[in-house]
Amino acid sequence: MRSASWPSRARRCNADVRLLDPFSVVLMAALMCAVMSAVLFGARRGFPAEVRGISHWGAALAVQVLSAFCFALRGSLPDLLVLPIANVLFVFGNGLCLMGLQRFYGLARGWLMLGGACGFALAGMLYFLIVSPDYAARVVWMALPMTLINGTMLLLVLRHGRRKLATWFFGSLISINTSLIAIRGILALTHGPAVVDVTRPGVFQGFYLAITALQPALLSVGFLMVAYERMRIILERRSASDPLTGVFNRRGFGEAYAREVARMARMRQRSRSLALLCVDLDYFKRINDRYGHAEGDRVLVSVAQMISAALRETDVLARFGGEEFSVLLPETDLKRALGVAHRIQAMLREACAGDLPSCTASIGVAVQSDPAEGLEPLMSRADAALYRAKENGRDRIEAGRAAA
Ligand SMILES: Nc1nc2c(ncn2[C@@H]2O[C@H](COP(=O)(O)OP(=O)(O)OP(=O)(O)O)[C@@H](O)[C@H]2O)c(=O)[nH]1
Repeated sequence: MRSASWPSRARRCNADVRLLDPFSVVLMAALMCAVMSAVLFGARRGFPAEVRGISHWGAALAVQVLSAFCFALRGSLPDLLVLPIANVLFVFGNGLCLMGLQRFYGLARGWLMLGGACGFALAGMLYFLIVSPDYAARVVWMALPMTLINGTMLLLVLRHGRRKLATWFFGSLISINTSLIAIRGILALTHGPAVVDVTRPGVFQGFYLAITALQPALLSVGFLMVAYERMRIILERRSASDPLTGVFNRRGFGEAYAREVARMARMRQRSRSLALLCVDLDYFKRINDRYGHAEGDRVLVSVAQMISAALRETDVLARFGGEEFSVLLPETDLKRALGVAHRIQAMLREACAGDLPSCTASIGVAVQSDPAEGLEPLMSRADAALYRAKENGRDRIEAGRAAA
């Protein structure tokens, strides 16, 4: 007797194998979505306001739970009622994930796209249930908006995500999801319902069910990882910056100085030097006394912006508190540092001719060419020069003595 050919054996095996029971899988997926939705809503409060979109993901999962329950009602209620609602909710849930991602990356939310996708899904469902009942056509139809939504999410992550492990993980999950939806649509188109109907046994059906059940929870974990990465960066930046002006604080300045000195040490043979400017506003107390503390704050913010505008991208500006600013100028000798100091004074004069209360600045300059000197001695020399500028009448620039 001839044994059956491999394709026919595989086909029979595929037809016989039921890897998973669809009802249990849908129920498990619903439970996982419900838990993840609660986790996301709970975690949202712990994130800074700048990390947006988390509640959209929480809501998206809640909608997926509803969708799963509708699917589970198949058999108890007519398909004509259950399937359109379940499928539209499924598309809506995925669309909310996309909107969450758009918010996360600071983009406009695509309400129109979401409405269009839901309307498209509803129209197709009704048509292929009532006018021309066709399971495979429904699968193909649904694959279109779902591929569009998930494909758009993938594009957003690739375009806006930082190249970090969390982004790769999240992006990979979205691409698996997108590919699976698209493959199912293509299989429905080319092979008909036998291969894609999840109520029938089969290897692809089981595989599809398993991944589809896990995906919402996995995607939410991926999104949370990306959100935690964003929060880490925000907190790191906050801990290194002055809350009033947004420029570096002492900690951020110290770290930038350490990086620059390490770089200088590596390039020792090229005899590099760096310069430090201590910029102190003159008689600032009078501005506070005359115009009030809020106006004093506005002056400090404007001066920080003005000094930033006078600097190169590689220069570092900091405020340690009070009305004094520190400026680190990498690869700068005394002559060029004095030039920058004069530019800052000129820009301040210009700003005061505009809408800022009249104020001037005294500046102390110190240059470091020995990487071993350290920040404290350098700051003492710049401070001593600043003190001389104040002593000699203010609105002046003084250079510090060279390091011993
Ligand atoms: N508005 C505002 N004022 C501040 C801030 N930090 C410090 N000050 C004020 O800055 C003023 C500094 O006064 P002084 O140390 O006497 O210095 P000054 O009036 O600028 O005089 P000289 O530096 O000697 O020219 C004080 O009135 C502080 O209250 C701040 O964050 N905002």
